[in-house]
Amino acid sequence: MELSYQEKLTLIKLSETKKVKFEELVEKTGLDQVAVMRSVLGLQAKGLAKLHERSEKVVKITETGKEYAQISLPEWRALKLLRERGKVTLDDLKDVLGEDELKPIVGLLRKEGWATVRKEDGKLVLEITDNGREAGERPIDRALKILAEKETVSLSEIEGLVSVKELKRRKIAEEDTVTEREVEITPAGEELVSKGLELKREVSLLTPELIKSGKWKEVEFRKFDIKAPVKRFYPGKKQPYRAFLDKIRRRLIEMGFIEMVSESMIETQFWNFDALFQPQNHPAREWTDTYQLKYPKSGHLPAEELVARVKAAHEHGGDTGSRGWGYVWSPERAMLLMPRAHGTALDARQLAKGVEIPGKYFTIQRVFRPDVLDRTHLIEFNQIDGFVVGEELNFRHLLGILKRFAVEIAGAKKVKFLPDYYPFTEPSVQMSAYHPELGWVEFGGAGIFREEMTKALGIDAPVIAWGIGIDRLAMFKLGIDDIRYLFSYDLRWLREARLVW
Ligand SMILES: N[C@@H](Cc1ccccc1)C(=O)O
Repeated sequence: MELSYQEKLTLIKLSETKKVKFEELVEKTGLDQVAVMRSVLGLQAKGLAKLHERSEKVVKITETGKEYAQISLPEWRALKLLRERGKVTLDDLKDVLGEDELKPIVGLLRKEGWATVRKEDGKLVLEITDNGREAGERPIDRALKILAEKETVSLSEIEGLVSVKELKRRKIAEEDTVTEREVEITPAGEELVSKGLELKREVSLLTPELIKSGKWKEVEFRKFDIKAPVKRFYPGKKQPYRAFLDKIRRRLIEMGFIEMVSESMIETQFWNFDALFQPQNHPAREWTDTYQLKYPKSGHLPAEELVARVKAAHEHGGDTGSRGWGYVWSPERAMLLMPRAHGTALDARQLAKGVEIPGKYFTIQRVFRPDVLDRTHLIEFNQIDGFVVGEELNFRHLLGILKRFAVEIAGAKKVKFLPDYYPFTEPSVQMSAYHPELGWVEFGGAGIFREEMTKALGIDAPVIAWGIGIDRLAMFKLGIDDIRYLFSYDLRWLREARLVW
């Protein structure tokens, strides 16, 4: 039979007394309570010891009770004064009683028959009685003495003197249950001890010292039962969705992408739409598809020269050979502020700032669009946007990159592209990835930025770009079927959500 060091020690100590109170056993072994309890349970499982538990109702003295034991109960303090003076007013009693002791004192003295009460000149006057003069120790005084001495007393002992209800009412004591534990050695346990147990200290922690000194060869290692049930432990961890986004960010950086960051979720229409060659009368620009900021309503436009080029592109195509949209472009309209509706706005900002050619950029953005909330729709969600710029890039590169993306990031097995339309790309595609459980999932759009857009922003090389909604993917990865859970503070979910990747 395999016994741990602690079990052996406990058993040996136990064999000295046969049956012993648990607390005493703890003292004898010199181990801590938890360790002894674990050993006792281990020994019990092996049939070497038996744990007897008995719970008992007890009465415990309170802090107030302790104070009374020192300065005596209020009725005794009052009686002492009465014995000295024969007659006192309620005011006189203030010297010996606390504020909250004053109110019940009249009732108490009367109940004991220690004083009579009457009104004199509108004042309550107490006068001592014969009973009061002769009064001696009552059962309650006796109970208080016992309680003060032992602190915890069995219910039966106290109830012989006074009701617990009375003690509770007077805040002298409280009821409680204590579990009395006794440990007994079994005949099998005794036999094992009589055969002799070798007590060798066990090591539960392998330290660098043990390794360096070579001592690890001599010591005995404590064995752990790795299958034993343990208490669930919930360490602090990143919000699951946040963790998911961070992993994607890491992946992209590993793939050589430069991250584009923004301090604000608020954008001017200029960057959200105009710089992307989205005409100001485009239907997706109406309030049904994006939000608007109420206050402040407008922000600032960037450098005049850039604004002029964007205006020219919209109105007549600028110097691209395109005819543009053919309307009068309004700077006021472009200044309007809105919560960013797509991450592509940051592409425009980056292109205008200047980019490395060739270069790869990405951003993970919270974006906002009006919708009806349900288990698959949110009004705010996250997109990964990105673009690759390079002299030689063409549509085939775009499809290749997107495919790699879907496989690497989404873990998709199959990818499908369908023709689509965006005002800022030509050609444009919509991509779907096949998921074994979700089927075909639409991930987002992509395309080659139109020259009307890139030229106005000062870029002369082809730029291939994409925007992917990642919430649905996150749902799948996190094993949830309600998108709202991505932002839920349901503690159970936050604790148990599976980690992705
Ligand atoms: N911004 C587009 C996606 C997209 C990005 C870049 C190029 C083409 C399309 C959307 O939100 O749907």
